[in-house]
Amino acid sequence: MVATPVLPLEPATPAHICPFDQACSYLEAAAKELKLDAGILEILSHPRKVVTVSIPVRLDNGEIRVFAGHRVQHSDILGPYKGGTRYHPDVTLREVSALAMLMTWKCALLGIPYGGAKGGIAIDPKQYSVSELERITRRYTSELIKDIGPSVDIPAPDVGTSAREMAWMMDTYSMNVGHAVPGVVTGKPISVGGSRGREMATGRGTMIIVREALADRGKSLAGVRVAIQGFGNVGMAAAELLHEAGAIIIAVSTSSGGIYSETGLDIPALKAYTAKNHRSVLGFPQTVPISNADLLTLPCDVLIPAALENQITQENVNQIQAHIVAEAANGPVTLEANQALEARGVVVLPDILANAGGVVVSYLEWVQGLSYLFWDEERVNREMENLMVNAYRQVMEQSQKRQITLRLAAYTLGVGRVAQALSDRGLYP
Ligand SMILES: NC(=O)C1=CN([C@@H]2O[C@H](COP(=O)(O)OP(=O)(O)OC[C@H]3O[C@@H](n4cnc5c(N)ncnc54)[C@H](O)[C@@H]3O)[C@@H](O)[C@H]2O)C=CC1
Ligand SMILES: O=C(O)CCC(=O)C(=O)O
Repeated sequence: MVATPVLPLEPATPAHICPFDQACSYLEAAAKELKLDAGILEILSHPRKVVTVSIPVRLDNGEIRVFAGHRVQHSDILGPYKGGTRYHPDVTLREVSALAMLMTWKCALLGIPYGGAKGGIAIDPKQYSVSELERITRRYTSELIKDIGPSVDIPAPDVGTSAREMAWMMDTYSMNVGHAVPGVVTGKPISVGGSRGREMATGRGTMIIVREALADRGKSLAGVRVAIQGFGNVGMAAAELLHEAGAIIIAVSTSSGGIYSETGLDIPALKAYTAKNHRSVLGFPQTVPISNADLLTLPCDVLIPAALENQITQENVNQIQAHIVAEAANGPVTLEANQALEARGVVVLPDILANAGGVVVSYLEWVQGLSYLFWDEERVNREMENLMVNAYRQVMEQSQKRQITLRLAAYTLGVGRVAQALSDRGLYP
């Protein structure tokens, strides 16, 4: 299904797999399974608010450049809008709209009291100095000042951003309103009210979901062979925690290419190496280089795409050899590829479950901030683990009860809860 164009979306090019159209197709499948009222489906197919801003910034060389920034607020039926902020050259309004919709279902599935949003700036952050990035982030935040807030919309990190950008956003928002407002963003540094455990949270959540899926098949993480695409915040944390649990990480990659080791990578040593090597994994001793495309088709037990959308497509799906695909990234498997994997019996652990650890700990950070109480890491991890395992079990039960795929099961749970709340609150007049 393609939603009627209420949104000022740029046209989708036929060659491009449009993430927003894909997100709408998943929503429609869930609505069909749930026999949702057509009016509810129509409401949920559109973001509630779309903000696009110009970000004029003076670069270090004196030149003025204007960047395009977006914030899409899909739904606040269950609570304040919530979702990350992406800095990447391919950011478009369609992509941000799709990611905002995913956030709505993800928060509902996990049972945390948020709606869904996402933001982004079309920029390659690697091309700019730290002070340029700070000016860009501060101007973007100022432009959004009326649209965000601790009970309105709470940004967090995503691709190309981290705790550093969240601290700048928090500071800019606070300067504008005249007092410190730590709750306006999550994923902040601990020094300004961040939570212990947030940095590792998305990767930890992925590890937990993979562990549970293996346990259901009578296996443990020990000795399982894993390939991970993307070695940023999420991929690196997942690699570290899986390695700690005894899994053998045979390959990882970044945008500059990947590395392979038949006997498994020493992840702590690799982490230290990338910190000194401009985040690239290339050249790590006793490994062979591997392309991002080849990494995806390696023989392995678990494949974890942890980079960007549309990595497993109709073109490469028949070469995928993993038995489990855990979507640490948002939307890494296209609609057609997902159908092909499921038809072959490959277990696809869907993004709105497999990468929910990040927003869960964002929620715990927000709760700690609002109550002025800060927990130790063990407590944060324990609370997160409970929410993740609980959601995993609900998805499994739903899948068995309705005889549907894990993705459709996760969607029916998330969409169903939002639809129920929408109808209980009363449909828009
Ligand atoms: N940061 C978070 O807490 C959360 C992130 N996610 C999702 O996880 C994914 C990764 O996000 P982060 O790790 O935060 O981003 P990041 O910016 O920290 O890392 C991204 C990684 O992907 C690599 N990469 C970029 N393009 C690539 C390509 N074409 N092929 C292979 N690798 C490529 C980069 O080099 C980098 O290693 C995204 O889909 C994001 O939406 C989902 C939930 C929460
Ligand atoms: O931590 C958050 O609030 C959002 C994380 C995010 O952007 C995501 O789950 O895709």
